[in-house]
Amino acid sequence: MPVISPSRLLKLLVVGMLGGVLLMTLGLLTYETLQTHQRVLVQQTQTQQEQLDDLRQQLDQEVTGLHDYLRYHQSQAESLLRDMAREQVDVAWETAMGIYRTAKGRLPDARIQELIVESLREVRFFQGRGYLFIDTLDGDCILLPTAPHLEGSSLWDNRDDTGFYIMRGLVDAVSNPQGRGFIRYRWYRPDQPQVMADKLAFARLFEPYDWLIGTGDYLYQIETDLKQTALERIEGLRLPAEGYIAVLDEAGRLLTSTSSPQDVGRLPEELDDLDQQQLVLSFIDKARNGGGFIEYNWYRPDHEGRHAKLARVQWVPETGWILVAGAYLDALEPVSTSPVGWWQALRQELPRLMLPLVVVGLITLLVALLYARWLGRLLAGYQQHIQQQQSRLQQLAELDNLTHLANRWLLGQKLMAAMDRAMANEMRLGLLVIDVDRFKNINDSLGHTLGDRVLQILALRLNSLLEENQLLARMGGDEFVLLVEGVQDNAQLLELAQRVLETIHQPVQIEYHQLVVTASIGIALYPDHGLNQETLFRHADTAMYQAKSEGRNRFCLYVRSLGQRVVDRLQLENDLRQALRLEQQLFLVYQPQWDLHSGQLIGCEVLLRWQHPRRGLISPAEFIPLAEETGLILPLGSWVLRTALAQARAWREQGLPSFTLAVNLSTAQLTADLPRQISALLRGYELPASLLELEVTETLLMTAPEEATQLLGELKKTGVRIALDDFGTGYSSLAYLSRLPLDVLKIDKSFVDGLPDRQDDVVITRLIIRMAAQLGITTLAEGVETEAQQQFLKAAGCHLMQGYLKAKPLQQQEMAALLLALKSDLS
Ligand SMILES: Nc1nc2c(ncn2[C@@H]2O[C@@H]3COP(=O)(O)O[C@H]4[C@@H](O)[C@H](n5cnc6c(=O)[nH]c(N)nc65)O[C@@H]4COP(=O)(O)O[C@H]3[C@H]2O)c(=O)[nH]1
Repeated sequence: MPVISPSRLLKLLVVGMLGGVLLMTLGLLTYETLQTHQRVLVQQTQTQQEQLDDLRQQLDQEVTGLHDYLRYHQSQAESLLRDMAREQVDVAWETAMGIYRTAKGRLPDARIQELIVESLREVRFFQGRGYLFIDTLDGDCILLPTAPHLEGSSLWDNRDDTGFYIMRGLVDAVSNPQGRGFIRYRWYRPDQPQVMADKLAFARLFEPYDWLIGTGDYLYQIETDLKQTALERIEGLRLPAEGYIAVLDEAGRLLTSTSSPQDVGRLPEELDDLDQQQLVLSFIDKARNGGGFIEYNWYRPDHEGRHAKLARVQWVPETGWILVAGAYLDALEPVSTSPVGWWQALRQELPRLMLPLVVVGLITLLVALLYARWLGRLLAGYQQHIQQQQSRLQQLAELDNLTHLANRWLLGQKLMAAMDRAMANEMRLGLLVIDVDRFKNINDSLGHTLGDRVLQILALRLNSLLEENQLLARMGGDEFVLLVEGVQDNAQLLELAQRVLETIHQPVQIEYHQLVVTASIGIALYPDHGLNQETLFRHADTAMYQAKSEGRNRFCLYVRSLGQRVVDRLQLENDLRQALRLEQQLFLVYQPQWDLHSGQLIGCEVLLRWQHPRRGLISPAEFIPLAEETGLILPLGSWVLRTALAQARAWREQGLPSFTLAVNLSTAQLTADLPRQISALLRGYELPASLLELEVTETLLMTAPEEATQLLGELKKTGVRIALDDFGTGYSSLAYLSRLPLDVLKIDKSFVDGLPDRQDDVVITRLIIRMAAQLGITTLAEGVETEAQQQFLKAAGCHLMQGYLKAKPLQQQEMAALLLALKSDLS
């Protein structure tokens, strides 16, 4: 996965959020667009439906209007005829009267009558059908333009096919005070001379000559006229959606059609197109069944194929007509379904949409920006945290956690670079491996926490010594390494090593403990002692072990022969392990201890011996420090205790006199569990605790005085005696002794050696003896080799002694023999 920098991540986030806002806005817009589209579609459907409804309504209205119109005109046919007939007759009467009044007195009546008749003869109306007739009140025909041959003859007895006397009816019609009136009768149809039809006539009395002037017309003809007028009006009608009105008669003959004028006058069966025949028949059927709407597909002028049509069909019983009002549905005003249509709708919607969109967009933008800012801060904090962690990790990787000195890894890096520089500049560099002496004791007695504090204090001290081109590192545990660049000569390094020793040797005050710590230093030089790190370190270590084996608290410069010593040391360690396992090479010797004043044997010091298979007898001074460094001292010390007590038990069982066994304890053996172990061993061998004396060295008191005091107190409680060995060689204050539960204070051989001649030793020995006496502690002088020493010690008040003067360390048989001799002496 690619690693993105926080700033880039932040940018991506902001861009992402802005993109999100944009997407959301676009989403809203798209949603609204779709909604609008949907609305537009619904609206269009509604509009189409409304248009259809409108069309239906219009067709309905049109047909209904026509229907009403036709019914009205049909109902008005007779009165219309009456009005027209009366009007024509009145005009003719006026004309006749005008002629009469004009000609009266100037022309004879016969001439006047002739003028009147001739003036009216040619009058025509009712589309040429109408004419005027004149009859006398006696029934004689004066004027009959359609049958002039009947003029002068009497029509008094003329009857229609119903038996009605027509002339008499006319005379009756004018025989009223108004001198005018209508009559109805039937007469031969002009188009069908054998068939009579209803006629309506109006006559008016023309008094000057007792004439009646009249006219009349067939009702059917006026109706036909009216129908014709209606048809003409219908032809002129224009309906929406390329609509038309067609009129069919009862038989289905097309009377008028704006869409199919060529078919006017044809009966259904005379139509060319079968579909058209069917259609006409369906119109007829619909009309006869109460009328209504019919939807069908039909040819549309100037268009390809058939198109949906809607027709309203209505039967008009008064005329016997079928009215058909139809229109093309797709000729309705088009309702837009194109994208442009909804885009326009959307554009109308947009202003309404914009405000919420802008508001939502701005709010989201604001939230996104605030969020990004918050995230930015979070990232910055996170980055800082990461940096801290990184520097912490780097510290962990490069620095020692406890002392904050360079660690092993960093030292390796620095050493490598320093070696390169040294090689380039033909310089030397020094490596000082500094190992704290007996640090394990400090840890064991003070605990690890205080042990760590000691290391921290030492690190601080050593660090303060550093000069330019020097690096101090902790290799772990109690080992430090000092890297020194630009070494001119060995003396420079040896001086530095001495300063280090002195610095470390300064008392360490931790809480209420005052410790004196020492270290051993091994020194190796580049390129003299090694050309690579490993060799250099190995040789510095060898030198350091050499310093340790030489008694610690010293430094040692590597020399090639040291290498062999290290090998020897390793070999010795292995041999010691083997010896411990086999338990055959190890044995104890016993050096008697005497009362200086009574000369009695009071006990013996148990001393360990190692009979090495190749190297012969090895001194404990040589292998005990090795055992302490390797931890073998614990099993070894335990073996010594067990063997010594077993021996004491054996002597006891042999009936030899009881005396004290003084067993040396290394500081490492002085654990909190030791009192319990001692008690268990004494119990195990059924020996009194007073028989055992434990010799501890001053080192124990130096490293952890409080703990030592406490532990010695615990040991004392078990009943054993405590002796302080090598007193005077260390740094224990005399005052401190008073706090220790000591039974015996052993004056070191180094003081005894100078007695009685060396003044220093004389003073110190006397001081020790006096002070111990004041504290009630028995003094024992060790390494007494001469009579003079013995005498001096005795005179100085020392209680006990051991040394070659009286006896060297003895084998157990020798010791037993000595005891036996003593026993017989006593007895
Ligand atoms: N020149 C001379 N030497 C005398 C004379 N009298 C005694 N010595 C020697 O002085 C040492 C006395 O023992 P140390 O001070 O406890 O010193 C002991 C003791 O600290 C340690 N050591 C011996 N055995 C043990 C043991 O079992 N456990 C422990 N922890 N240390 C032991 O090894 C040290 C050396 O022991 P050793 O070699 O046995 O050496 C012994 C002894 O043989 C004398 O008059 N002249």
